[in-house]
Amino acid sequence: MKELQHLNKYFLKYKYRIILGIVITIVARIFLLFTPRLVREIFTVVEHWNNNTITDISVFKQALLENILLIIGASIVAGIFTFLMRQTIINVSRYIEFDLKNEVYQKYQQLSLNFYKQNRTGDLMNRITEDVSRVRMYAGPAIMYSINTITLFIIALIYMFNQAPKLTLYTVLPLPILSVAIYKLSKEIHKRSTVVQEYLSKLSSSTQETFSGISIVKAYGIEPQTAADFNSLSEESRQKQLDLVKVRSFFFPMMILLIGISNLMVIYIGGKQYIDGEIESLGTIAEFIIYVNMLTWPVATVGWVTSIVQQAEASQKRINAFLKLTPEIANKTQERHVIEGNISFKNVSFTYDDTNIQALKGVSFTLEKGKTLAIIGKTGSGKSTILDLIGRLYDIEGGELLIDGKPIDHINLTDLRNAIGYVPQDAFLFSDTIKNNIKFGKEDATDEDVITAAKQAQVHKNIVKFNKGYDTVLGERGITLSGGQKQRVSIARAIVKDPVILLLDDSLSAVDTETEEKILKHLNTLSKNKTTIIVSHRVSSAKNADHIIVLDNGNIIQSGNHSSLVKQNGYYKDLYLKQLSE
Ligand SMILES: Nc1ncnc2c1ncn2[C@@H]1O[C@H](COP(=O)(O)OP(=O)(O)OP(=O)(O)O)[C@@H](O)[C@H]1O
Repeated sequence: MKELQHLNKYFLKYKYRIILGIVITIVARIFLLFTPRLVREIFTVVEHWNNNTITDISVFKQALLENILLIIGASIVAGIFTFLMRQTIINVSRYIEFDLKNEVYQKYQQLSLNFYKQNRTGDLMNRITEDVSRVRMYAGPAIMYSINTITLFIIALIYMFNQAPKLTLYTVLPLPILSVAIYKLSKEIHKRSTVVQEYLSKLSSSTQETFSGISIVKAYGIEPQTAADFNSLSEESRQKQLDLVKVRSFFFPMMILLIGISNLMVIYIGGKQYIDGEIESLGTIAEFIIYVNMLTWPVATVGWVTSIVQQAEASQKRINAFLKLTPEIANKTQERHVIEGNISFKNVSFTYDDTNIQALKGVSFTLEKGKTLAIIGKTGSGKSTILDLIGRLYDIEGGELLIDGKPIDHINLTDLRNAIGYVPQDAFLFSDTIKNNIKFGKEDATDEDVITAAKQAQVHKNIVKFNKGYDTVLGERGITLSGGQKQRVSIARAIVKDPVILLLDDSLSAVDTETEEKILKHLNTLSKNKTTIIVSHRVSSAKNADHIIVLDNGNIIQSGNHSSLVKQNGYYKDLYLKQLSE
């Protein structure tokens, strides 16, 4: 229960609803427990009629009618309160589920990229869905059934002991056996359903992957192979489902068996006691049979609840493991900063933790606000890493990275990120309209702003050709757009933000040189007062930059501007001549 203490703050938050729920549960049980006693009353009235203690038929009828009406009344009240019981306690569990999901989600958002590399997406999804659902079962049903069982048991036992103590002992004897049996069964069911869940997620992730890569699957004609893989996986999944169904099928027969045994004991022991004159009325036997049936389900839930609590504890442990993590990239200052856009790298080095690859080895350059830097270099030379460090997606390992003369980690992280417009290498678009994808850069952008940005990114003409124009909904990862269109929508998203620092990571690679030229021309005007960094493999993207650096294996091997670099022998000149001839 140590891990579940995390939920105490939520219980405190909803304490009034919970207290109300407990009171309602108790009231519901009290009314429910009127029935057995009223049934006994009816039996007694009938017995009195039989042995002529009551002789007047109207008195007899009156007594029967009163008891029947009381049973109906008590059942209606119990029903209403049972409805309210679920409406309060189960609702609280839904509120807690909602809060916990948000808490985990907020945490995910704070954690750095390294965290995402170390944990599989499926695992992250599972903790926020499956695990939170299991914890909800503890926060709602487990608590509700526990209060239910305790109330019902205490009140019923008091009534039963008052009525027939010996019979009570015999009646409740099989109940703990039922509880233990249900506990064991619930554990087995849980074990098997976890396996079923694993298979279901394997099935869905494999299907998802196949459909995402459907063009490759079709192009290589490997449909039979993927179908066979799917078939064998679903075959295994089916077997696991059947294993689960088998244990589940035991649940109700076992309940019925144990209820039957308890009923028989009541009838046998109660009957003997009646014959021996130890109990006065047959009504007591009828009353006890109703008690047994009423108590069986709550007793069974003791086992079930125990297993729910154990599962919730395990799930909360997994959730807590993430909640306890401190983000590697922390905002160290609450002081607000107006970023001007001066960037300075002084002997910066950086190694990726997971691969141990040293991506930057003492890189130094200075970029004044409003100026443009182009970074050229072979693939894997560290170009994107420089941009990631400016966005503080990672912290540098050695040297100094200064923004407006201040170490980057002394700058308010929100202000830094708000000042940056980043166009990544792999243009990621959300499954939303084109307009919203562009507005993502600036929530309060007007339609006009969106159109202007799209025009500057040379994608407006393409967008208006779609039937729904800017309201065209993009599929998963924007599949309805071509690579170049996606890149340009992504550029429009950065333009609309009107950032102080604009970072373009090879974001013109999929557009033709003519369109590239147009976009760069617009960017030139737009970036007059913006600090711009353009990462590219093309000299055409770099040639107008104020400063150009050439990276190789994490080192700057050349720097200058276009005219000085084409005069030097080296990578830049070779690339220039090669691309010129192309
Ligand atoms: N997230 C990462 N985790 C681990 N290693 C990484 C990661 N990103 C890049 N690397 C490694 O760091 C080195 C530099 O990568 P980087 O992406 O900065 O190169 P790049 O010059 O931008 O390459 P490209 O032109 O192909 O985009 C490469 O060897 C790469 O394998």
